[in-house]
Amino acid sequence: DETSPDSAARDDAGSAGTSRRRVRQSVMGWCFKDTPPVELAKHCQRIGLEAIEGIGSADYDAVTKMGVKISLVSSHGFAKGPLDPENHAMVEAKLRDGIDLAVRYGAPNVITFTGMAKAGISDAAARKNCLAAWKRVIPYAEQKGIGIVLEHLNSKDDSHPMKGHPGYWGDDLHLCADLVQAVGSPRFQLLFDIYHVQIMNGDLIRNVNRYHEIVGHYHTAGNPGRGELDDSQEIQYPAVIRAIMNTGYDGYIAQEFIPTSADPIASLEQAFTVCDV
Ligand SMILES: O=C(O)C(=O)CO
Repeated sequence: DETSPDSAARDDAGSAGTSRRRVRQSVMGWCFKDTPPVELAKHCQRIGLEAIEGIGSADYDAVTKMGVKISLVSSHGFAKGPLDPENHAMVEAKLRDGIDLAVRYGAPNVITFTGMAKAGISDAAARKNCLAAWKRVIPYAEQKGIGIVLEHLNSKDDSHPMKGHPGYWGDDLHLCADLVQAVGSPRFQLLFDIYHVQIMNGDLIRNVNRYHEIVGHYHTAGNPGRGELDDSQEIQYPAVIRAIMNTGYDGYIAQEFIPTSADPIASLEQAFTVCDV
């Protein structure tokens, strides 16, 4: 309800920076790598995106001082994950460091991944290893009031290093949801990347409705190709975003497409408008 006292209060609360809108949008910095983070943050303010993510922590001060928020803190990356005990010390240290950064900059979540499947580690062992590492970090996340979100990725698109991740173990939405449920903490949730889910599981709105209670963050991109959210790609974003909002979701939806146009910022603005339902 756009006219509720709550939404009016939210609009007022944004006067120091980007005003808070019904759909709280963010942008992934790596997709706009030719635009320095501070410049990207200025575009966020002008367009109406509340937050930014996927930038180096060295830029967090400058960006947050402008009033643009950090929606998600990076950690260990998707290749080396907790499914392999050899990575546990690194993964747990990076998640703890990410939690500290999230506290310092007021970010709600830190990202995690399963890692790439590895010869000699069965599915059962991968599951057990992931859960062991995450369960050791979760008490710290709970104590600090920060969420950890597990990203599901597609393993099908092998055309480009960032359009798909062949070999990624957590490539099934239902498997990742099971992992989240097995960790069993409100501070451990799913990162529902609409693009990756469309490729691996599809049925987007049904899956949003099925899993919304355990989703802590959403990502976007056009499919196929991870490009703009324009009408040459197959996902009907306004309907999907409306379905997400109808679940009562109050977190961030981050634009994570790889711009193909000559004007990436115009592409960001177009994606923002499509999702600003
Ligand atoms: O491909 C993605 O969505 C990733 O976030 C990998 O970092």
